[in-house]
Amino acid sequence: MKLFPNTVRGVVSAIDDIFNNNRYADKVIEKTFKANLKWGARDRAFVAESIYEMVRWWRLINEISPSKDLYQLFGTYWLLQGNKLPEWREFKGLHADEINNKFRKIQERAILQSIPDWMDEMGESLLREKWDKELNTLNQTAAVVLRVNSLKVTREQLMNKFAENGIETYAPKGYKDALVLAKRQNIFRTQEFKDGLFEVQDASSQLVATALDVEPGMRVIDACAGAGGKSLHIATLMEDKGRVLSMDIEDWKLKNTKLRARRNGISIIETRTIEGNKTIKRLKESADRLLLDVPCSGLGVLKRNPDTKWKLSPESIAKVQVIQQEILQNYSSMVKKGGLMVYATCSILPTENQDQVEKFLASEAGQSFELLEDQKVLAQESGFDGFYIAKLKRKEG
Ligand SMILES: C[S@@+](CC[C@H](N)C(=O)[O-])C[C@H]1O[C@@H](n2cnc3c(N)ncnc32)[C@H](O)[C@@H]1O
Repeated sequence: MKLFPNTVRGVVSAIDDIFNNNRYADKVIEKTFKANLKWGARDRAFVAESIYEMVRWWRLINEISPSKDLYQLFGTYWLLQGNKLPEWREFKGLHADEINNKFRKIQERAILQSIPDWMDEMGESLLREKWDKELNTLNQTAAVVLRVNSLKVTREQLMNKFAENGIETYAPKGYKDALVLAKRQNIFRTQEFKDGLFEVQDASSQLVATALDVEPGMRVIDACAGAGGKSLHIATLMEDKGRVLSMDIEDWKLKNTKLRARRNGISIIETRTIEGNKTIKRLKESADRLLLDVPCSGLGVLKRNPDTKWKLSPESIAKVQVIQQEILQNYSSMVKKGGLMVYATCSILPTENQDQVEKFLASEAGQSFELLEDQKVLAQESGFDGFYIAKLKRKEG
């Protein structure tokens, strides 16, 4: 593949922004595209993929590159992918055989898999024999998965519409409404997206709303709704009948939920910003179903967000665990007696998952709950993101 100076410059300055200004990769990519409106689909694909892959392999690339110059780091990445470099002054001193020799000599897993040492140690101690393969899987590129909006279209109809426009998809087994793109491409520009026929949502994430066992007419609370991915799915499963209350502490995220609901043809979603415990107390025993899709480390979705590797720390994980338990303790009061509560994370760490549920069940607030079942979804087993989903019932008495 031929390299072009303007797109390589785009990649290099984005990497600078991500690592030196501590920005999120997806936001930087968005900004880079806006600043380069003349780029075609292939240019954009090259830039986005190179940025994500350089972020994913950042530690490994830095270990092998002869210098910390950003062009040299790009060149090292490019050679490691098995490509050839053009004779540009910026790539002087980079030779494929030397780079590959250095790569072959590396033995340490944390460097080879390009993660911080503390993360490798934590993963090994918590996931034991499953860690090695999980880490390997989490370093692969994520598939683009869609959730078909069954309020507007069937999976087969959407597949056919896409096929007519040359977009090939397949339906993964075991996920009723999921479609996977055969080739990564920007589908946000399609008419089907504008018409609200689908949302982009990983297949594992689609298991969360399903676990709530909702029915039309119910009152459901999604207490950490964010931009509403799961709320939309819940409302769809309820056939847009009943009520979904989408809450979050971040008002701006809920605004996004409203926009998406409109596009999806959903009318039953109401949003409410959480302003301390009084918001929660007012909703005591009001929900047939409660979703706690809590903030987490995001270690199950490293494929999608490789920059998480460099933004997390043991301290930030410990902090988020405190919030998770607080949410369980305080928010569980919103479920009616006999109702269901789902606790979910996009993490693979037991400390954020089953340990939190156990701790809750052993506490006073947890006495009125029982665990019905939980799913520990590992990326290596599912082929999609890593997730945890626990289904709890509030006892009748
Ligand atoms: C995993 S994300 C939710 C993703 C969302 N459910 C979706 O499907 O798109 C967790 C959310 O919890 C919110 N959050 C953090 N602390 C919270 C708290 N104490 N109460 C409620 N929401 C909180 C964050 O703002 C974030 O939007």
